[in-house]
Amino acid sequence: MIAFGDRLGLAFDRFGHLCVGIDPHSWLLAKWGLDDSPTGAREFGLRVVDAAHGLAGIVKPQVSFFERHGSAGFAALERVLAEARSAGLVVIADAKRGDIGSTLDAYGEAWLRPRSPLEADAVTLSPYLGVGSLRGTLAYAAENGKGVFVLAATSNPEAARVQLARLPEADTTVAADVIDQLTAWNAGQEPARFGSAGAVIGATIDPRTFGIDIDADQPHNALPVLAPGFGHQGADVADQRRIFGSLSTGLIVSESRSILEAGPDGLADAISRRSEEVEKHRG
Ligand SMILES: O=c1ccn([C@@H]2O[C@H](COP(=O)(O)O)[C@@H](O)[C@H]2O)c(=O)[nH]1
Repeated sequence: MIAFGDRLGLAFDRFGHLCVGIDPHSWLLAKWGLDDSPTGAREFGLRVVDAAHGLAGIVKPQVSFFERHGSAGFAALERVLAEARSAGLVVIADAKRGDIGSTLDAYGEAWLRPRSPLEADAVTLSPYLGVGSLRGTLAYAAENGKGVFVLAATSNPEAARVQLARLPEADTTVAADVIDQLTAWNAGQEPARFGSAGAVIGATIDPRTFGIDIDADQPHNALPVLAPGFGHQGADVADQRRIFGSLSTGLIVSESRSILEAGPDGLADAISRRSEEVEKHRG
């Protein structure tokens, strides 16, 4: 079994650091000439997978846009996940799950269990019930060659009030504490190029403001960083080094709308241009 962090490293080497979001918003479905239905969402997802194959290494289906269609939406998502994985893409299910540990274990099984109907390569998790509540799922992911991305400093402005809050017992913020706990967890695992526990850090924020260390060396089990906020939300890939510093090593540049609005016919070109742009600015 290949560790998630080594698979991620191979995807970076072959295709670069761009991650194409699969977000079938109703307005995008209309723009693509597809129905706002489970079938429309499935077709949308499959076309993104087809266009990304060979041009990008990572895709991130946004679960909510399938979930809003109910069980048929989940069936559509199952198909998109399966096709993306069999195309060799690293698939991050953006489901943002969080709960008490014993319940979260079931979410872990849903998204990360080999041969589960919703099997992905990684899933996004919320630490709002405490990073400790995620530990069982972190271990389950690592045992199965999977990854997780835990929300630390998200791209939306409303989040700062919670994520910038300071811990009473330590001179650190909630966001930096999440990163520190993930880094410590990765350090205790079998060595791989990247750890199986990654963080979500929005490209629209300044990690230093949150007390996040962007100068630390990233030797092995480096922290993978899923970074939404580029493109439509305003962050510029030209600034990736300045924003993320040494965390750029494991940076996953995630864009959805800015690529998807190219439409089905312009999609492959948009992915290819965006990927070149991302690599040009990695320095
Ligand atoms: O902090 C976060 C965490 C997740 N997201 C998700 O990423 C995409 C962003 O879409 P764009 O169209 O590129 O803005 C979307 O699925 C969000 O739910 C985020 O934006 N910020």
